[in-house]
Amino acid sequence: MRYAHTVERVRAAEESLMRRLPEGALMQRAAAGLAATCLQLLAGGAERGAGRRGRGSRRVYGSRVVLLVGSGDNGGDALFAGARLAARGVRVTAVLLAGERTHAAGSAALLGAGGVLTQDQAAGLAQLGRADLVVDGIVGIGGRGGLRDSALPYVRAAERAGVPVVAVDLPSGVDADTGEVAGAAVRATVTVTFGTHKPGLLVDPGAQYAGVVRLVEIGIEPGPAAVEALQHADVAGLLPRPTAESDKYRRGVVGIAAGSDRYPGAAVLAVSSALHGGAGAVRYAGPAAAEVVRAHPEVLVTQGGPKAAGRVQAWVVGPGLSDGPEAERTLEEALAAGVPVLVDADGLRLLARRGAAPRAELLLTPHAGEAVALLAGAGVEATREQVEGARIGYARRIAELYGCTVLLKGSTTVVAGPDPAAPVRVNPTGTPWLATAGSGDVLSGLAGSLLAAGLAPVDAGSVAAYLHGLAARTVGEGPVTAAEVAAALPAAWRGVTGAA
Ligand SMILES: NC(=O)C1=CN([C@@H]2O[C@H](COP(=O)(O)OP(=O)(O)OC[C@H]3O[C@@H](n4cnc5c(N)ncnc54)[C@H](OP(=O)(O)O)[C@@H]3O)[C@@H](O)[C@H]2O)[C@@H](O)CC1
Ligand SMILES: Nc1ncnc2c1ncn2[C@@H]1O[C@H](COP(=O)(O)OP(=O)(O)O)[C@@H](O)[C@H]1O
Ligand SMILES: [K+]
Repeated sequence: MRYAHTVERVRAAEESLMRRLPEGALMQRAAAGLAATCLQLLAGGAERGAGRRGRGSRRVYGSRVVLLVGSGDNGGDALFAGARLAARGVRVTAVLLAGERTHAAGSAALLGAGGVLTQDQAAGLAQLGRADLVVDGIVGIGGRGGLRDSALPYVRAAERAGVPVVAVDLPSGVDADTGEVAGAAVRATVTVTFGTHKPGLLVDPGAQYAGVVRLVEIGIEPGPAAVEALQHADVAGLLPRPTAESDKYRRGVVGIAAGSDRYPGAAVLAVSSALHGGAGAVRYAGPAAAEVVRAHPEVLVTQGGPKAAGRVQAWVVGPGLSDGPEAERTLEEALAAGVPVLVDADGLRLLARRGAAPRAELLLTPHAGEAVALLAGAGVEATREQVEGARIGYARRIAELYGCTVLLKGSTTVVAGPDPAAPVRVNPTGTPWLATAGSGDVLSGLAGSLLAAGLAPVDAGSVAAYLHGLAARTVGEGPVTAAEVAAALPAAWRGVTGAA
């Protein structure tokens, strides 16, 4: 598991550790890690530079690095790292954005190592035009709001230079706790973050600005995480594995109530993905029964609603369900079954119309537009853009309002459970190629299968999102169809369990 902690926790852990260490020790640890990444990039990147010391050293010596330095310790880190680079023969110029308020010891260290400080805008911009690498030490976890106007000309010049940008702790302008970007932010090639990940580095839009994130351990122990991201080993540990005693019922039977005369395809996709998602059997209830059996003869079908379908361990209700009394009845019957229920797509709009009532057994899987409808159903106004800009907060909010688990889809999928003290899971495997019609139906079928196999809603949702992203990548870097993603799920599954 990868963990991310709030600024509040990082600060508390830093204070507690600093009391036990000599002054400046933590900053030196941070600066050493930061300088190591800069040297690696100057030497030709992690892959190309490794093992070719001679050539790498020549590229480092005499190369030009510009530090963008703000008023706080984030700038201090940049200055101390700059001093380390200067000691290796790098020509380092620090552009001071905050004049006299710059970290004094850091400035002295850089000057002592042969670096240059400037407060002159024209000189700073000229240096950026010649730089081989730029370090963003404008602001770190002390930042509030987006980048200030005074920093913009430098950030734009760094972008124009087209050289690697290394963000110190997090890209300036990204909110550390939420990933929100109010206005402009630095676009980093690599972010070197200290002590723990920050939530804003793992969730869009912030994650899009962070580039590759490297964690430098500095010894802090920040306690409970605010955000966590599954890795292969975690997923392998959560995936159900049949044993000698298993039969199809014990492995879990998932019911799919999806599709309509208008949208039979959603039913076929959700069923296909449920079949590939590890359930012992799949039951289908709805008007697309004929299409479903034609595509998947192993499915038990009924033309009626969930009540007519027989026993299942979890229901998936909503994809392609359409609107109207029949759809409403379908949702009612699934909710009345007394088993975990995943509600998606049209089911979410129907649920929102009923208003929010706490139901711990629900897993809701909205995209931003459906999230807006759910919020409205609970009397909260928000726009799609607001939801997309502050994904963690809105997923938590809906989970709290509906007293259940919420998987908010999109560029970063996040899963929040009903317990506000528990960490939110963010999915690290997503790919924008998944933004294709029907891909959400595939996610629902898979998550439903996992629910039926007995996974808790937060695990079912986050494991499904993980495999869904991997499956799309397994198909290849390029366009994928939803049906291809469903078909690639077993390969993604094997990739995870085989690697663990
Ligand atoms: N915690 C740890 O374990 C360790 C932390 N370390 C490092 O310390 C960093 C945190 O340092 P920090 O506390 O000095 O805050 P920091 O981010 O430099 O900003 C401070 C000043 O910026 C200003 N400012 C605010 N918003 C702004 C904006 N949008 N745009 C521009 N300026 C803005 C604001 O001043 P203002 O101008 O508002 O008076 C504020 O006072 C952390 O990220 C890490 O790099 C490591 O050294 C080792 C271990
Ligand atoms: N930009 C993106 N990056 C990564 N994944 C995305 C992106 N946009 C959408 N997705 C994923 O694609 C799927 C789309 O689901 P959904 O919006 O329900 O589409 P549909 O209704 O067509 O099935 C979700 O899993 C979502 O997380
Ligand atoms: K920064």
